[in-house]
Amino acid sequence: MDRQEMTKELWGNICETLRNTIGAGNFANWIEPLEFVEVSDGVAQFVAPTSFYGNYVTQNYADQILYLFRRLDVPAERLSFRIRPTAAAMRPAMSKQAAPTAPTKSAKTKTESAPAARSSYAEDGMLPDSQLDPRYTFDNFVVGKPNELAHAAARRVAEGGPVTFNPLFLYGGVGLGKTHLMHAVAHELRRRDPNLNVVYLSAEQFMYRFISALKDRRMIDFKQMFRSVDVLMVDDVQFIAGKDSTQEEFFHTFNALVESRKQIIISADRAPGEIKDLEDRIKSRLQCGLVVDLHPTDFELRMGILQTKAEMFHSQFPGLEIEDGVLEFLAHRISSNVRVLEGALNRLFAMASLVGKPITLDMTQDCLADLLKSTDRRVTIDEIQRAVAEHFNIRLSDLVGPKRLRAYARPRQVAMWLAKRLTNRSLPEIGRKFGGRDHTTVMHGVRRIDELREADSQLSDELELLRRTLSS
Ligand SMILES: Nc1ncnc2c1ncn2[C@@H]1O[C@H](COP(=O)(O)OP(=O)(O)OP(=O)(O)O)[C@@H](O)[C@H]1O
Repeated sequence: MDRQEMTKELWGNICETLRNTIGAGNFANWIEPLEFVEVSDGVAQFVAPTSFYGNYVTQNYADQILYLFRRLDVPAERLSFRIRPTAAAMRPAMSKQAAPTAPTKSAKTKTESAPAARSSYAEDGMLPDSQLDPRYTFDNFVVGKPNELAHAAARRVAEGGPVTFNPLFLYGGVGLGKTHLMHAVAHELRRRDPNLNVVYLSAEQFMYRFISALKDRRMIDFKQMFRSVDVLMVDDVQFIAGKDSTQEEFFHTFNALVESRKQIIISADRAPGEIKDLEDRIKSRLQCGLVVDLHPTDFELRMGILQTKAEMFHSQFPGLEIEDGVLEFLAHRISSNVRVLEGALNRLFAMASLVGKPITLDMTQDCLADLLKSTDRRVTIDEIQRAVAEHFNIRLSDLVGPKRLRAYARPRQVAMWLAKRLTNRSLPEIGRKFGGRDHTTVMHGVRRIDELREADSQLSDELELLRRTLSS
């Protein structure tokens, strides 16, 4: 085998694995256009269509590629890219038919979809093909109070037709569904009119494209490309804050599109006025249309999302049972964001299918111990006292007061036991919160409950119920 054949085989091997790990769509978009040259002095050398490819692959796939070389005993420490000379320095404006859409966020590639027809710009790396996540549709979006306005606005834009509010500005905390809604709008618009040029990209990608266009002296292409879109969606716009020349270019693109009545959808992690280091003129432009926020999820929405996702899992793993109460438990305990909630459910189903057992509450607590620990809430003694008084139907003043009647003494001991278990207060501190009792009284109460719960399963259930209510 000569050197050229060996090189080809080596890269062929790596490509096979890469295609499986990064998915066919990403592979076709980013790896296939590269030409592998050789590894020399620890540097794996490639020829790429544009510098943008080189930057993107370095950022997103370098670790995997280098690992695969090393696994084949080829010591590679870094990647380097030479740019393939292009025949045409400038291209004609992109036709609508061939218009590519929506690359996914570089930082959080979600799933791949098959690449569509490419334009000359796409081939040159100006705007890679659509990788809209096929799961992010309106059908899969669960609507509840916290997101109903954002959902309604997105639906309205997805109907197409004359632009009524421009831009639509969606904002909210991490993992609350901004990207999902934007992809859903893009899917719907394309379903209604496949020729519509819908472009979705993250603000970070906008910046990379802008920088490589500057470097490659292709600003005319860049401007033409962005001004020829019908709908532009820019995700996580807070990213361009403080990046002056990118902001400037974004501002011009934005104005040109608004002037020609093209729809723009922007997302950010906070309201336009609250994005630091964003020019005032951009802030005010962003506020010109409709600004809607996605509020943190509430219990009902989390339950809705969990039920929808659990049904999807059920269709994939029909044999898997999920015990009553597990979804409620998750919806109570994981309130940070939907991505974490989804991750928890994925983990549970993966574990259950591995061991071939139903998903029980015990399994959930074991399997998600790390996650649940980090979401553990700090409970206060006041909250404990209120919950216990309510549970035993006695007055708060009787719970902490001096009366020694059994009807008060037992709930008091229960509350002390919970205070010891759920807070990190010392026994004297707990005593003080119970009408200034001595720490030995608290210790006695805690011990008494420990003894009783061994023998009394009803009490044990009551304690568990109270513990769960207080931790949620
Ligand atoms: N209402 C919902 N119904 C169904 N799935 C949802 C909902 N909200 C969020 N998700 C899911 O949660 C995950 C995170 O959502 P998404 O990526 O859209 O959040 P984001 O607001 O863009 O977050 P980031 O701030 O990180 O960009 C996705 O898998 C999405 O499908």
